Amino acid sequence: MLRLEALTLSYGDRKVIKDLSLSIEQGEKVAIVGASGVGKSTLLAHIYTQLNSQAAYCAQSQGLVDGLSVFHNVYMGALARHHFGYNLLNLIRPQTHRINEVSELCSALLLDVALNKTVSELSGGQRQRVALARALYQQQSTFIGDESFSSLDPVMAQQLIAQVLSRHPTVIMVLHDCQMALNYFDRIVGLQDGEIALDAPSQILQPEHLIAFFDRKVGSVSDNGG
Ligand SMILES: Nc1ncnc2c1ncn2[C@@H]1O[C@H](COP(=O)(O)OP(=O)(O)OP(=O)(O)O)[C@@H](O)[C@H]1O
Repeated sequence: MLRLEALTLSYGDRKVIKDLSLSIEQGEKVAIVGASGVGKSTLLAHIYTQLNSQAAYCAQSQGLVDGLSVFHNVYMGALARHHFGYNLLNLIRPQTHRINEVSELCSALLLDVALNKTVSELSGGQRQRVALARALYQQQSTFIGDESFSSLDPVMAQQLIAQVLSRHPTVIMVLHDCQMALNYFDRIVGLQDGEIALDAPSQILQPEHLIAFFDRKVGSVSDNGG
């Protein structure tokens, strides 16, 4: 499904991803781990450009439209699935079954807010769940997520990850929680200095194998990079 061969990604002269090769098959659940600044988001954004029309992407930046309601932001996930006129109708005067779909999705993500509330009024964790709902509402076979649960408490994060995994055959996700990566994902890819330093089935890994991918200090890559 995805083949990256000797991939190098740079910002200006600075190489962030270096000569990286990675294959991911349909049906895999892959956690990408690594210290802050190591290149996870850069890699994930590139993976999304490769899979584009087959994948839903929940980026770290969220990309919510602050002045619009929860419903409108979530409905945007469906824009590519419907005709322009149908979308316009639903954005102006939403159909009851679309409201029900969005409402059920928000409930499944434990997002208990009025659908007509503007997202600028929401907390960080609520905004994160709106962004997640919008990605799930794309109803793609592959989910690409970049720290989608970073501002949520661990119990809620586990429930949300279960929702993501049950709705997508293939999941590629950056995670900052070692135990969650081991418990929920089949395969762990660990990045260090823009290269793959670990690529193994989670069933053969213990938390101590992952310490290096969660403990390094911010800025360690920039000391070595490009
Ligand atoms: N638009 C950009 N222009 C220049 N440098 C960038 C840009 N985006 C990221 N970088 C740099 O590239 C490196 C990798 O960034 P990236 O966001 O991919 O790391 P990350 O592993 O996802 O980090 P974090 O876990 O903190 O989100 C960092 O040193 C970052 O400062």
